[in-house]
Amino acid sequence: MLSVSEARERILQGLRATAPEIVSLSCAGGRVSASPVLARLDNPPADISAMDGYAVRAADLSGDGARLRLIGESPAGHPFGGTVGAGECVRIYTGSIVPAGADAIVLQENASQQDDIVTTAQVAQAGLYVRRRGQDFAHGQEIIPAGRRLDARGIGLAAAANHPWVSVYRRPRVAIVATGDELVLPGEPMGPGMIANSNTLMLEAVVRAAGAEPVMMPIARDRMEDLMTLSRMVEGMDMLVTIGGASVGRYDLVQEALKRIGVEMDFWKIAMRPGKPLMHGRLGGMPVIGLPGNPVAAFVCGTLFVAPALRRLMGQDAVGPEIGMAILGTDVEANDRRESYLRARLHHDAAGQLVALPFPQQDSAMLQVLCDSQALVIRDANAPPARKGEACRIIRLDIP
Ligand SMILES: Nc1nc2c(c(=O)[nH]1)N[C@H]1C(S)=C(S)[C@@H](COP(=O)(O)OP(=O)(O)OC[C@H]3O[C@@H](n4cnc5c(N)ncnc54)[C@H](O)[C@@H]3O)O[C@H]1N2
Ligand code: MOO
Repeated sequence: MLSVSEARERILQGLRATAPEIVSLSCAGGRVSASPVLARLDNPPADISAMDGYAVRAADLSGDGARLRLIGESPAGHPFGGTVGAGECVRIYTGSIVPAGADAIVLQENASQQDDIVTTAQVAQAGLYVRRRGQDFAHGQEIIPAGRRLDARGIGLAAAANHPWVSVYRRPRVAIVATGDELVLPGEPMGPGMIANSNTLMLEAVVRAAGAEPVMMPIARDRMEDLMTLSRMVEGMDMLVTIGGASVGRYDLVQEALKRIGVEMDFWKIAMRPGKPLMHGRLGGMPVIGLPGNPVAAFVCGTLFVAPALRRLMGQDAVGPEIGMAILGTDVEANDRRESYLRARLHHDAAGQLVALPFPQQDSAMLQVLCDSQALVIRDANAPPARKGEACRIIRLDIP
């Protein structure tokens, strides 16, 4: 059976970013820049005061006290048009343009003003409290490279560089199809043997968190005719995700149905717990991922395979999942040949170390345990027993 990392490599192999589109900055959060963003101006656009006070000529100041003549003011947005000459100053505010002739700012707390005379014993180097034109970035400078995921900071930077729009890769559209005769939508009446379809909504959230666009399809029943409707669900999609029917039971028909609609299967079953019956194939170039039906397996495979593939389609190079370190809060047994992802709580011990405490129950149908976990502890295939206090690798679930 394939290892987890081999499986992810196979899923990512050859995946290319979607086509770029221009979006308003207010819609760009979580998207990936499709071309470099170049500054459309210098920032600051001129020498700007960093403080409220007086724009002065540093050479006029003296520790014995200086008397300066106030010749005007320079409120933000209304620059002072004149020039500060020897022995003169201009009232200035944070964000105002420093007038010609001035080269430093005296804080208003360090000066006193009587009519048009300002006295101060403050001394200053030229440049004190002056933000130089272009010190943040210069006109034409590349401020954001292509392939960078835009967060609040990137959006702020692009906006400061006077961009209302930005070129980003289109959100991949992902068809999500749950399969199973036992499923009803949450809130619907429950007949005998029925369960609420939790996986579709859970995967919808995983897809959205990755920045892609989930498209919710009707539940496919455990009959080949019904599953064949998958062929109509993939139109206009960038990925197909099925959930359930992946195992070996008589009604686990998804793989056969996928083959019949033309999916070229790449692999089925990997050395992983939970998530063994994971499937991957391609329909044309489109990735098709068949998730196991057990909800924890569906979530873990969503996190380890679907989300990274979506990040790649969205144009990201680093697709995760990000691996962190912690120490074990308890002894754990030797592992078998399936790499395991144990649901665990996290806390900091008295020494400030991050401790991961796996839950005693690791059944792959236990959503309560999954929801109360802050991390997955990774246990390598065939790992020997590990003791409390030993280092372990984790995937955090509690930080986006
Ligand atoms: N004889 C074997 N049995 C099983 C094996 C095996 O190797 N040999 N593998 C087990 C593993 S591991 C997993 S994981 C499951 C995967 O099964 P399927 O992908 O075929 O999923 P289903 O049988 O359809 O469902 C499993 C379980 O999950 C519930 N489920 C399914 N879909 C949803 C949904 N959308 N929302 C909520 N819950 C869902 C379903 O009712 C079942 O309880 O197979 C093992 N069996
Ligand atoms: O993937 Mo299954 O959940 O290992 O039980």
